[in-house]
Amino acid sequence: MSQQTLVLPPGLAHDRPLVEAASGGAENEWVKYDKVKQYTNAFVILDDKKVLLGLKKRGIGMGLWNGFGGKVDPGETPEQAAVRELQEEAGITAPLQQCGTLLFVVDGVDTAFDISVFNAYEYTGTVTESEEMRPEWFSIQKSMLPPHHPLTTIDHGEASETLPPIPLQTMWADDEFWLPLMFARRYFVGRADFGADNKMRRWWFAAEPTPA
Ligand SMILES: CNc1ncnc2c1ncn2[C@@H]1O[C@H](COP(=O)(O)OP(=O)(O)OP(=O)(O)O)[C@@H](O)[C@H]1O
Repeated sequence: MSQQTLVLPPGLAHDRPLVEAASGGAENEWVKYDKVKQYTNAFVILDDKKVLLGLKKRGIGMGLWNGFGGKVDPGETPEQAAVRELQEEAGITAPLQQCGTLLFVVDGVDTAFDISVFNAYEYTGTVTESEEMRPEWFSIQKSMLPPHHPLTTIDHGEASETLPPIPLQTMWADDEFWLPLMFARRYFVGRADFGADNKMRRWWFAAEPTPA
């Protein structure tokens, strides 16, 4: 896992050192794509202990828990879009900062998803359900990374007795690989390719070795 020799998947770029965190499906070629569409995904995390997720009520990812986000509109920066989507979907305002970049490619779909992931450690306003999302707090509990993993440095404290654990079974399959990197406060990059059956065929995730 030398930092110098890391080869990023096609479509990913990063100009600071990275430590590979997870990869798989190397027997499959990276899927080719023609166009890229920009999306945002935003998370509010309090005390490194709880995270606000939303149950998507319609459209892409319906029935799955996720951060709040959507398409970057023409003339908007990803940050402006992330702030707008968090307000629209969860009713709150937060000082969002980009904490990662993800690329998703679906076999047979010519437009790839370029997702700028944002987070904030505070917010203002009242968390409110919207037509698109049902927001709920979840407990981060202990690190989702293996105990002696070099990126495991944040103490998430005792499990909350009142909040449910992060519902990985009802989230996108790629989330288990990059959510722990975000909770460890490491800037992350990654790519996941999905087959037409929506199963992950190839994936690669890495994070910066030092906390942001
Ligand atoms: C493949 N693995 C994935 N893992 C995690 N998150 C994923 C994802 N693939 C898409 N996403 C997110 O799904 C939302 C779609 O956004 P989407 O609802 O289509 O956008 P928008 O709100 O602009 O649409 P409408 O208002 O419904 O038209 C957006 O947050 C985007 O980041």
